[in-house]
Amino acid sequence: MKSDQDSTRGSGTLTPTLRAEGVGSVLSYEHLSYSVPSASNGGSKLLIDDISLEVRAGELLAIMGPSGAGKSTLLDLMAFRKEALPGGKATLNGKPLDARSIAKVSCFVEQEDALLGVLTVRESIAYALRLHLPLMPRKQVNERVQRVITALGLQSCAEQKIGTPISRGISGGQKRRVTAACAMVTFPDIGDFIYSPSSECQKLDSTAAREVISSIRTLALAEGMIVVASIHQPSLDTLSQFTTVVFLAEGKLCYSGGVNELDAFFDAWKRPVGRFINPADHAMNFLNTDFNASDSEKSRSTAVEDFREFFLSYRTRRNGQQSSKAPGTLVATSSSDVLGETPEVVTKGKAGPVATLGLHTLILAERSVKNYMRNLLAYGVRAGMYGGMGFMLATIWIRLGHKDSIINDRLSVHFYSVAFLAFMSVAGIPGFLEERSVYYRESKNGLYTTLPFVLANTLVNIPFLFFCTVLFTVICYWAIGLNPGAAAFFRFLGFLFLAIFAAESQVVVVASLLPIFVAALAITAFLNGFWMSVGGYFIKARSLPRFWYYSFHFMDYQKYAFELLTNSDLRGVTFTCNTIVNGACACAYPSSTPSTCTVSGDDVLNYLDIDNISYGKWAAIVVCISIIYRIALYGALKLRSK
Ligand SMILES: Nc1ncnc2c1ncn2[C@@H]1O[C@H](COP(=O)(O)OP(=O)(O)OP(=O)(O)O)[C@@H](O)[C@H]1O
Repeated sequence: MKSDQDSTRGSGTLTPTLRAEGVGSVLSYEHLSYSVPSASNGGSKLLIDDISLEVRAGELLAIMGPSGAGKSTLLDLMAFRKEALPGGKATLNGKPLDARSIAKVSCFVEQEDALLGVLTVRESIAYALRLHLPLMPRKQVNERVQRVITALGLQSCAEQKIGTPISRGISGGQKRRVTAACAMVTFPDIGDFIYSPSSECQKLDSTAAREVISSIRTLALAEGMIVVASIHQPSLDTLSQFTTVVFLAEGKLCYSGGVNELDAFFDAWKRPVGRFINPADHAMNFLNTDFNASDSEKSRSTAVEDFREFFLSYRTRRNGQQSSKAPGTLVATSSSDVLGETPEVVTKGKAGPVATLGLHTLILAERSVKNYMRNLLAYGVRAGMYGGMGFMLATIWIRLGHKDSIINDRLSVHFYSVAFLAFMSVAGIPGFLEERSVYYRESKNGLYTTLPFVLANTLVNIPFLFFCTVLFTVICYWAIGLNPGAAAFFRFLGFLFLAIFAAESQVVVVASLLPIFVAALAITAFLNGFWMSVGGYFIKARSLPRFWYYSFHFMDYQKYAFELLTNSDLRGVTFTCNTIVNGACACAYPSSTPSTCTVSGDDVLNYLDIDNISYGKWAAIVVCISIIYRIALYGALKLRSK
């Protein structure tokens, strides 16, 4: 829990209920149960069965148990990431807690390492701190980041990149420590720290695991924090860093008490821990029934039941003996003492809500720009692809000229530019999915909300996509011989950019809802194919079946973009028609000037029913579609975070 000094320092970050809490706080959970619908019996399956726990400031609690015992589920319930069945309650010093209040005083380290591969270890941690305290002076940021790097033994890889599919970065264990560091660096403003190394502890060698837990323990004791960790197979050294331990089996509580009381517990049960045996391993021998020789589920459950029954009677006896002891004997210093910062410095790191939104947006945008610039695979290849497509058009549709026979080729340039460039927005999915996973880790830990993430993504998308559009247009526009006026060139650039931006906005919505690359790719490809079909190019709009015409045709950003490009290119242009032998003139499109044997671009637009468009209105519609997609992105991210 936060020290008193912390509470005053972190103004605006704690709810009034929690502000007054301080050293010696008690976090208590009563009757936590959780069930999921069961397909086998049509009822429900109890994953956590009536668990009550109490953790005090300065304690490190290890949750242990065999695989599938319910450790992660319990941790999720404690952090309000899952909703307990009615009857369960959580309190902090007797005052009820809810999802909002716990989020403000806690931090959760996910099982997955969601990090941006192109950032260095130091940058990753620094961004976490800057997002937490956006106004903190750079010098203080650097100093605190350095302390956390040292505390977690990351000095040797501090300047190394996390790693991408094409460049190997730090090891799995180091990644785990960076994830912990990103949470630890925000400690001085955080009360509880819920840490979930779970299986990842296996990624750390035993020395590193002990060091990580030990550095967390130092901070926890100094700041009166509570640390709860789900952990597998700790070494004796690592286990001894914890103050308390909980053993679960089949969703039930089988032991809760001090780590140093384990020996006494097993002695009392007449199953003493042997010499050189880790008490955690000893407990698991009774609780892990997966590999018991007996096939009978009943006899396996009996082993767990015996353990549990003895613990319940042991606890009753123990509680009776300890009832006279005063709780909360730990003394905590303030975090500022530990990290060498004055309370003012940290207060200054906080900003008002509007300023925070602006600062978060800027910091996230800055990080994204770094990601774009360094991530050659995700963004360099993508920009190169737009350039390559420009080159392809320039060399295949080269110098189309002004004969009526090439009018269709010219129309296809506009269709292809919009449809194919929009289609290739699927290449943005991997990069977005990486940023999305970092967003979830950070936003769940309260570093920022969804809005700045959406705004930053939008802000950074705009220049990147504009650059791609310029690259494509500059390479192919003049080589094809499109409308030579400067105004027409800039309109082509602008309208094509709007289409690509709308396509990108659509992609990020799909990838937010379906964060699996192959699935998002398939759905986006389908959508783009669908928009191509109802856009009015393959089948003229007036010939479309009425349902498609009156519904999706008018929602299709590709339709508006195609009509904009075509109008901008053909208006005012004249094409010469082929003459036939007897002197009569025949044009590919109905001509309003047969006497001169020409057909104007306006005649073509008129024939296609796309001559009455307003540049301003059509462009505004594409912008509106993009805005709707961006709002949907916000909604999709919020929806998925539930
Ligand atoms: N949504 C769900 N539907 C059905 N069963 C579930 C669901 N979530 C979890 N379970 C089951 O609940 C049990 C507890 O899962 P949980 O992930 O909490 O276990 P754990 O102790 O963390 O396991 P591990 O150590 O292997 O990660 C497991 O048997 C799991 O299969």
